[in-house]
Amino acid sequence: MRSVKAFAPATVANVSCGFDILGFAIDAMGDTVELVLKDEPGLVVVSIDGDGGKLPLEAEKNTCAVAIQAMLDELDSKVGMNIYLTKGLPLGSGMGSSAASAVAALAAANRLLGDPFEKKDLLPFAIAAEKVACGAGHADNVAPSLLGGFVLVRDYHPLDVIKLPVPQGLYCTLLHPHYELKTADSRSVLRDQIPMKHATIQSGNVAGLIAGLYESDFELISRSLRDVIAEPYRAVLLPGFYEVREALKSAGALGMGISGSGPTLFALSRGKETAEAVGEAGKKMFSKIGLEVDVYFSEINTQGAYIVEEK
Ligand SMILES: Nc1ncnc2c1ncn2[C@@H]1O[C@H](COP(=O)(O)OP(=O)(O)OP(=O)(O)O)[C@@H](O)[C@H]1O
Ligand SMILES: N[C@@H](CCO)C(=O)O
Repeated sequence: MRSVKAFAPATVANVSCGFDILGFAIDAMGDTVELVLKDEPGLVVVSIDGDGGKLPLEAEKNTCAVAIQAMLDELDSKVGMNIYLTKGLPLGSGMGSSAASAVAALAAANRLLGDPFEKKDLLPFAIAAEKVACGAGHADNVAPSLLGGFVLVRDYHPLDVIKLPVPQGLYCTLLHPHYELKTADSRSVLRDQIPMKHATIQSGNVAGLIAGLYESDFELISRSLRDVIAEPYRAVLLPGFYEVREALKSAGALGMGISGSGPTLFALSRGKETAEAVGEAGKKMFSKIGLEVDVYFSEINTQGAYIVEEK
């Protein structure tokens, strides 16, 4: 039977000031999905590796199957597929785990069906899957996982997604403390209303960050990595957040923030050496407050999802 295997990278959503509208992909890790065509209709999640048995095999709850089903519905197709998922990133970590599964599944399904969609047109199906996993159909993980690089989600209705430039020499450090924080829980602490002065500060920083990416202006990127909308409320869920922030900045990070909805923290640095020093400093500070962390370094992944193998 014909089969296709695809990979989709982990992602850092929000990038501090871009709550629900900015994200970038990282090279360090991601999910792999293999799809095998079936003779009869229906999507079956046959196996999931690397999740410690935590993820649902039911098609209506697994983001791989939910995303593919949305695509099949759009095509009015009854094609059946067996799904084999390999998780390459921790769950509930803030690195876009559910998004990577959905995007890898869509990339594989699209190829299996003869590429009926352009890559960008797969996004609505991935968003439908995020709604099931996180309770909100945000695109700031799925868009960079699919397209690679920094991505701006300018609008959701209709979807308007813009790929941004990646300055040479920009590195990401990720600090993943060993506990899980569900996206839905991390969204529940946010406010519905924000003061006008915060809206102004946040708009300035988003605009500054985007200008900094276009101009490869690291100082401007640094000044713009500041979030006054989500971070102050979410920081209370993250032990040691402010101490770690100081440590990362002292070690030379351009800026830092919560990766997606946490608990992973990200920092952006100019150059690999600084990114490594930032990782060391963060690890030390986390250890002082009694938390173990995994540290990852990565350039910004500019490729996004890709086909690994087809038979
Ligand atoms: N293939 C999957 N199918 C269904 N649920 C999944 C799948 N992969 C991950 N999840 C779950 O989705 C939920 C939402 O979180 P996810 O893991 O994407 O958030 P995250 O990795 O913390 O990233 P972020 O905060 O950047 O969204 C978690 O409870 C996780 O266990
Ligand atoms: N923008 C989303 C990303 C979650 O991955 C949030 O911050 O809730």
